[in-house]
Amino acid sequence: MQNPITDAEHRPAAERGPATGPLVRFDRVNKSFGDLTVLDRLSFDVDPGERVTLIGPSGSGKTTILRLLMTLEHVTPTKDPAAEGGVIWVEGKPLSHMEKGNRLVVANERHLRQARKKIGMVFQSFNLFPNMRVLRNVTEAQVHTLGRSKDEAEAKARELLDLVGLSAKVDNYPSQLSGGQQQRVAIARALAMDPDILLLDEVTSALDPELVADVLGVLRDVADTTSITMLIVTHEMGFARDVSNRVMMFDRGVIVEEGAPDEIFSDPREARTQDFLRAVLAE
Ligand SMILES: Nc1ncnc2c1ncn2[C@@H]1O[C@H](COP(=O)(O)OP(=O)(O)OP(=O)(O)O)[C@@H](O)[C@H]1O
Repeated sequence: MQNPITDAEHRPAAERGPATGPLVRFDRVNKSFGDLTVLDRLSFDVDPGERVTLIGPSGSGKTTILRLLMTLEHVTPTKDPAAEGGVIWVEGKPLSHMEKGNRLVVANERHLRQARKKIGMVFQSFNLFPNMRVLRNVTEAQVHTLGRSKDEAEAKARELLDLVGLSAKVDNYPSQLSGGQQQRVAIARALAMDPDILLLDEVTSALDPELVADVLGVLRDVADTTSITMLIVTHEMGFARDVSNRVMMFDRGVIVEEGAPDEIFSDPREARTQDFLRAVLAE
């Protein structure tokens, strides 16, 4: 495997990156909003097929990590012109690079579109198109973004709506569905794009408690029956324990500790993790 960090010395940033290797690499990434430092030289890799859960107190930067991957946000250049890194890689390609004089250059729109196509995201708020029936909510982006035929997109949508238990609702509008059903449509919509990576951001936190289990059940099925890579932000620790193979505990934009779910949930080493888990479990 090429080493993107040492390669950085020798080749233009846009050409750097491992040909094979991690699906996602955060290499010493900074993110600030004004004076607020949200991510502080953050580095981690996610390999293909991994299920990684991000936990940590409110404001620790978890959603920001997902939004950076979706290119809804961009990294913040470091103030030190000699500092290296500060780059997010998706499948070995950087989403941005630094030019001399500390100027951040975001990858061109075609490249970002390619990167976004590899990633599906399900949000806390379901974000369905209210004026489209369920079936069309799941076919629309397949046709417009992936260029699939209407028939092909519909076949895929029906298959996925069946998987999430909503075959009977294809002709309904989102407003005619419960929150849990809407979220299951959103999951089907994300999967319809055949993403390599699925980002889940507190997908059950807007739901009434009795609807949470259905949505988590669907996601458990997805985890069991596919090899899709997942980055999960959740307060549902039972779900995190069952589904993920790595848990990263964040606080103030750095990883406090990480490990297998059993290690982190049963035997956390760091006081900040212990305090966080105690608080979440008491909720
Ligand atoms: N667009 C923005 N402008 C200004 N500040 C922002 C913006 N987005 C996020 N922040 C701030 O960045 C910090 C990290 O936010 P983020 O949503 O990543 O945290 P989080 O760990 O996901 O928290 P939570 O568990 O509450 O969702 C917070 O203090 C938040 O207020």
